[in-house]
Amino acid sequence: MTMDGLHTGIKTAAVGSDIALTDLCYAVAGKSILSDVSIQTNAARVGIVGRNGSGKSTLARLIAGLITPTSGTAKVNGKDLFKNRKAALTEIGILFQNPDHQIIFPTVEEEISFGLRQIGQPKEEAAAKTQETLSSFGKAHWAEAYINTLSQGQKHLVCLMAVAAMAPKAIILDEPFTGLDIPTKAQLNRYLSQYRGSLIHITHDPADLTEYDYVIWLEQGAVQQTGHPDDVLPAYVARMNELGGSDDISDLSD
Ligand SMILES: Nc1ncnc2c1ncn2[C@@H]1O[C@H](COP(=O)(O)OP(=O)(O)OP(=O)(O)O)[C@@H](O)[C@H]1O
Repeated sequence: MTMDGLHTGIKTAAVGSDIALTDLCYAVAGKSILSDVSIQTNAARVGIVGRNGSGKSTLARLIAGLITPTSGTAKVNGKDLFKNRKAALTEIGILFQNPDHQIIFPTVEEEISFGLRQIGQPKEEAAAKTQETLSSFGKAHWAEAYINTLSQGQKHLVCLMAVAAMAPKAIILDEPFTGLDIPTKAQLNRYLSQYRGSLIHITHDPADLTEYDYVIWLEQGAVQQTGHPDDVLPAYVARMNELGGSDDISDLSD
């Protein structure tokens, strides 16, 4: 067992964060991007599905407190993370689609240590925690590796280790597996499935969410359906297949 919320082998029950979104609206320059989103869940595994541009990333950024709603409220474990950035660091970590947009340091150990320094760990403690995290993933030999020598899948794992080291109560995954080959995706999924905090996973692939507890389906900035994957995913897939037979890709927005 390790201290960073991930452990090898046996799965234990994950603890969900309490996510409370009330009448959430978000607009940019008068254009509505999300409207009247109200969701309450403490599920440990939350999926978010929806078409391109339906507002999934915006919803994730609102939950993480990276942006603030135009109206309504977004709270995680009772906290407004936009107003409380210090709490946000320990409440939620994010893995983005492109690790190159996330990684800032040249080596693996520097990248992992940085997040730990951000949450206030002294240099030596952060260095020790970095080594411990690398070892818990079986990657102690990666410490001094230069990020620019790593594959895309390996860079994703660096981001995951950096987030896991900080042991946030929840991790938001914003389509982190796009462009990865099947074994790499399966290996990253295996690490993630062992995370003992919440996962909030944005994906276009319903197969990613079959083991999840709760799914949010967004359509044009509004909630289309929420609930158990067994109920939401078949309806979502049926609708996506229906739309696949149409030609709305031709439509241009105003
Ligand atoms: N800061 C912004 N300024 C202008 N438009 C924005 C801004 N942020 C988001 N949008 C628009 O809001 C809509 C929803 O974007 P968002 O990235 O949340 O969708 P998404 O469901 O994550 O899409 P995708 O699956 O393609 O990643 C899009 O039309 C996007 O162009």
